[in-house]
Parts: sequence; C-alpha cells; structure tokens
Amino acid sequence: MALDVGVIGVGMIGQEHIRRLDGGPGGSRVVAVADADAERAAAVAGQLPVAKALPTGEELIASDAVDAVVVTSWGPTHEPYVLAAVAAGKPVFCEKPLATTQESCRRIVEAEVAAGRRLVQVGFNRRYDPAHRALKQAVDGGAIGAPLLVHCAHRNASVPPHYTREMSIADTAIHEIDELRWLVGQEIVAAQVFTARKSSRGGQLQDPLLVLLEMADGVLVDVEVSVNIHYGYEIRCEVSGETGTVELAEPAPVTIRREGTVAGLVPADWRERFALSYDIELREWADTVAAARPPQGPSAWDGYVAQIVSDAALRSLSDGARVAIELPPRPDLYTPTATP
Ligand SMILES: NC(=O)c1ccc[n+]([C@@H]2O[C@H](COP(=O)([O-])OP(=O)(O)OC[C@H]3O[C@@H](n4cnc5c(N)ncnc54)[C@H](O)[C@@H]3O)[C@@H](O)[C@H]2O)c1
Ligand SMILES: O[C@H]1[C@H](O)[C@@H](O)[C@H](O)[C@@H](O)[C@H]1O
Repeated sequence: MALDVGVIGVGMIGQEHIRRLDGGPGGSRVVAVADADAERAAAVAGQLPVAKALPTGEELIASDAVDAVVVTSWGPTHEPYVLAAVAAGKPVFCEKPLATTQESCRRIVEAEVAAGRRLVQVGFNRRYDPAHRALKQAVDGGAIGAPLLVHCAHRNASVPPHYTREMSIADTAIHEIDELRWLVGQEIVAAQVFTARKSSRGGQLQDPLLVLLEMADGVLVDVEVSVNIHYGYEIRCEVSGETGTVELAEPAPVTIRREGTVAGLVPADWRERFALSYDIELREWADTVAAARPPQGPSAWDGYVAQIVSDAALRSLSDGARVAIELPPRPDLYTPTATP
C-alpha cells in the first residue's frame, strides 16, 4: 500500500527526509508540507510531484490526504504536533529531540499510552547506522568481554549563531544518550558535565564540554562534545571491555598514502556521515507504517528517557555537580520487542 506522508518543518533535515520518502522504495510519497516559513513550504512543495503546501502543521495533521506525519521543525515546536498526530490516530515520525523538556515528553508518552498503541517514532538515527550496528553486534556477541568503559566524541564542524551551550547537551549529546542506552543495554543512572578551557573558535559559546555518564551496571562513559572543530564532522566511539576493545572505524571509503603521509576524507556534516542511517531508518519506518504495524524504532519512551538524562546533564552543566537519575516506571506499551 502506498503511504501518503505529510512533513512539518522543511528546513535541512526535513528536505533530506522528503528526498528519501517521496517515491521511496515502499511506495511512499509526500503529499503535503507545512512550515512556519510559508515561502519555503511553497518552494519545497513546488519541487515535488503531488505535494501541496498547507498553511499550518495542524491543518496538515488533520488533512484526510495525510496517512502519516513527519515532524522536522525546531525542537521546541515538536510537542503540539506529536500530540495532535496521536490524537488523530496517525503514525508520527518525530526528529530528535522528541520535545525539549521532560514534562513535554511525559505528556506525549501519556497520550500514546491512553491511545493504547504505539504511533510515535523518534529520529535517533544512530541505531540504524551500519557502523554503530556492527559495534553493537561486537559488544553483544562478546567479542571484547564485558564492557567496562566507553569513550565517545561528538564533533561538529561549526554551529549556527543561535546555538547555546545547553544545546550541546539537549540537541547534540542527546544522540550519545540514546546510543549508549541502546549499545550497552543499561539505563544511565548519573550524569556530570565538565567545562573545558573555552575554544577561541566558538565566540562566547562554552565549547567543548565533557559529559560523564554512569550506567546502571557500573560502565562509565565519557563524551566529548566539541562543536567548532572546523575540519569536518566526526563521531567516535570506542568500547573498552574485559578482553579487548572495539571502536567505530574511520568512515572514509579510502585511505591515501603519499609523500610520507596517510590521509582520508572526514565527512563534512551529519548529512554525509549518516546518509545510510537515514535511508534505512526512513525505509523501515515507512514500510512498517504502510503495513499498518506499530513503528519498531526508538519510541516515545526512549525520547522521554533521553530527555530525563539530558535534563540531569543540564543541571550539572549549571553547577558541575554529579546528578543522580531515577526513571519513572516504564508503561507496558514500551516493553521491548523488536526495537532495532
Ligand atoms: N537526527 C539527526 O541527525 C538530525 C540532524 C539534523 C537535525 N535534526 C533535528 O531536526 C529538527 C530540525 O532541524 P534542522 O537542522 O532541519 O533545522 P532547520 O532550521 O534547517 O529547519 C527547521 C524548519 O522548521 C521550521 N519551523 C520552525 N518552527 C515551526 C513551526 N512551529 N511549524 C512549522 N515549521 C516550523 C523552520 O522554518 C525551518 O524551515 C531539529 O529537531 C533537529 O534537532 C536531527
Ligand atoms: O541537529 C543536529 C544533528 O542532530 C546532528 O546529528 C548533531 O551532530 C548536531 O550537533 C545537531 O545540532
């Protein structure tokens, strides 16, 4: 069955997702778009075979032409759209973060539980990245024995002027927060943030940060968040276990040796580094939803838990203290099944 999708927020990642969903392998197509910037919505719709630009996200969700909704607007606008989609009984793929406060995320979880079925998927795309999947397979398969420590680095080439130090956690490190729960298979029980000497390339921004996370079984994780590295976009993760270590390999497809040097290209940005992950993520979501099955990817619960951890890290960012984390009980709707 063809899946007719409406996309709210057609900026950078909205347009990336549209490219994958319109005429996608499962027969999905984009039939409506909406954006706070009406001119942008009209321009994007104008490039698509059947899409209409609608004046608001609310009208898009209510439209009979739309089977499923993709929310790719700014984080603080996610909650009302996701709640409206759940109220309309429509599957909704929402980019990370699910919402920008844990209270907003809790309201989404409560609405979905009240609806009695899973409708929401969150765009934690690392779970679909082949390199991250291979890393998890090695850890789960016992290749390095019991994991003890994890070292991560999340490095952005640069960030826009409105980017704040809080976004280093809530918009950037939130990827690692979800990735680690998935990779290690444990909850995060404490967070502490350290501010390093400020890079002169980030203006007033406090950059970089070091985030220390403690997992329930004692695994310790350090995450470097640097958002002005300028040489490209770099994601690193190394797991140190009792009998060995495993790490993400360099993503460059080739290595060049010449004139006494070894070199390989660093991806320019997240679009290049994670292209395959978005391909897989959206194809699986569209196929599942088109088959009228509940989405199998990261759930509203995952989005909520990530936000609770992010909020704890933000508290630590303000005073440097270690913040212990206690999660509320998980509703039965989110008992793990086939989550990738
Ligand atoms: N998973 C990933 O790797 C990844 C990568 C990039 C962005 N994101 C997430 O995607 C979201 C969008 O990021 P982006 O980089 O595309 O931002 P962007 O600024 O390029 O695009 C956001 C769009 O949303 C529109 N918008 C803002 N408020 C709106 C509202 N109330 N209703 C409708 N449209 C509205 C803006 O006009 C803009 O066109 C963010 O939540 C971000 O964290 C995720
Ligand atoms: O929204 C983007 C996106 O999620 C990227 O994957 C991340 O590296 C950036 O820091 C963030 O701002």
